[in-house]
Amino acid sequence: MTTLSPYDSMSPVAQAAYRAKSAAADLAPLPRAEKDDALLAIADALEVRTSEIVEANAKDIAKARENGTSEAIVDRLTLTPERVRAIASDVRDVVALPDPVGEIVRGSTLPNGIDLRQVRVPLGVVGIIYEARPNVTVDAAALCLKSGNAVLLRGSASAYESNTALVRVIRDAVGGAGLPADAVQLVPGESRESVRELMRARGLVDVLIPRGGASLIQTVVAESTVPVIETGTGNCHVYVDAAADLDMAIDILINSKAQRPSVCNAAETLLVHQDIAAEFVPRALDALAEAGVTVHADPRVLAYAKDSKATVVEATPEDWDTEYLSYDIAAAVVDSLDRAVEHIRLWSSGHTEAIVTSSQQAARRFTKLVDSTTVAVNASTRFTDGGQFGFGAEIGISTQKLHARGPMGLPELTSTKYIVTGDGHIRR
Ligand SMILES: NC(=O)C1=CN([C@@H]2O[C@H](COP(=O)(O)OP(=O)(O)OC[C@H]3O[C@@H](n4cnc5c(N)ncnc54)[C@H](OP(=O)(O)O)[C@@H]3O)[C@@H](O)[C@H]2O)C=CC1
Ligand SMILES: N[C@@H](CCC(=O)OP(=O)(O)O)C(=O)O
Repeated sequence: MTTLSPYDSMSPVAQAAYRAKSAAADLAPLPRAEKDDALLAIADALEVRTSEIVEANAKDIAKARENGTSEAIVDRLTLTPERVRAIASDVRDVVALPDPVGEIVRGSTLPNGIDLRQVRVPLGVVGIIYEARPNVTVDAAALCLKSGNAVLLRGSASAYESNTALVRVIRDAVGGAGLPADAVQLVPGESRESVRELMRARGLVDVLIPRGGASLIQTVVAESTVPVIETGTGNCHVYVDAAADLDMAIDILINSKAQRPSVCNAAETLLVHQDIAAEFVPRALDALAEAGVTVHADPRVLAYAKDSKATVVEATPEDWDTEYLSYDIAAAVVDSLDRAVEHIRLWSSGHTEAIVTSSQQAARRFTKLVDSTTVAVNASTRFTDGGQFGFGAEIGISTQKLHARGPMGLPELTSTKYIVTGDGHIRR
């Protein structure tokens, strides 16, 4: 009589999770050097096999263009040899970072002589559902491997060819370095049924990280039986205070909005203190026009638009709530710093807000009152990024408060456990 193992009756996604769980158990005790060797092998393989990756990516791009995808999204999807080199370099940055596993977070000797240590351990199997941005495939794999986790990658169907090629290269390198290839797997299937399967894989997947728009996040938060770390949309603000250096404010505004408008840390709303509005708003409108940005203006900004070459349209209430991810920005004049904070508290998605000011008092008040993952003082919103923060990369930017907040790097991919060492101690 043949007996079926539970594995045989599992769905393909659950089978992948099952294999990942076994790979995670193998990865957890590995020393740093073995994980770093695998990461270096990945970086080298990405460079050696660039043409295979770029060719696969071209198929996704052709399909995206056929489907009428916007150029901003096509840009996010695009891999060039130069971008693949940059991705490989990001992997080497992760190699250079310390291994979080085994780090002693807390340690003491208790009055009874017991030695108590809290040490970092991998989470286990990490599932990530993410947008059509193939560099995330490599960032997530590198961060998970280095932190001793196995990863199940569910990228957008629109990046399927690119992700398939990237994961093939990564798995070959991981296997070649003597680590279990199943530590990195692309979730089988392009339909959203695979997302549902991941959400039901409680016990096999330790944590699910949805990285994308509001619909994805709401679906996963509402339906997942696997614990979730939410990332969030980026309705980010730049507030130009009464005490701002206006040249600096222009630079920060343009960089925050236009350096890469399709990413979540790009600015979507400009707020200007009324005391400098007459001088600043016309300059800001010109600079935004030069950068090709359309301004969705409140009546007070609109009043300065008459002689401007900027494209300015009247803002509707929806504009304050909109993450454009394009060359558009909402703009308003506010009476005070506190009104700016009120506006941000009402409309922000809690991702990143910036203040431009020369006043330490204003900077302190803004940083204290604004409740977002990142508050930038005299710096662009675009800095909210794992690479820019020195974390090597990020697996996502958590906009929730539990377990992790902000760009999630290596320590955020770990949990802890306590090691209790006695000398025959018993509890009385
Ligand atoms: N805070 C952060 O870390 C980040 C935030 N973002 C935010 O993500 C958004 C951009 O992402 P976008 O391109 O819109 O990506 P989407 O949210 O459309 O898609 C992301 C992934 O989720 C899947 N998906 C989307 N909706 C659902 C759903 N209802 N049920 C199941 N699966 C779903 C997609 O599958 P498929 O495409 O195959 O259908 C894809 O794999 C922006 O709002 C940006 O700010 C982006 C990256 C980082
Ligand atoms: N890592 C990003 C920020 C977060 C991100 O990935 O944003 P998105 O392009 O919306 O997926 C960056 O600034 O490059």
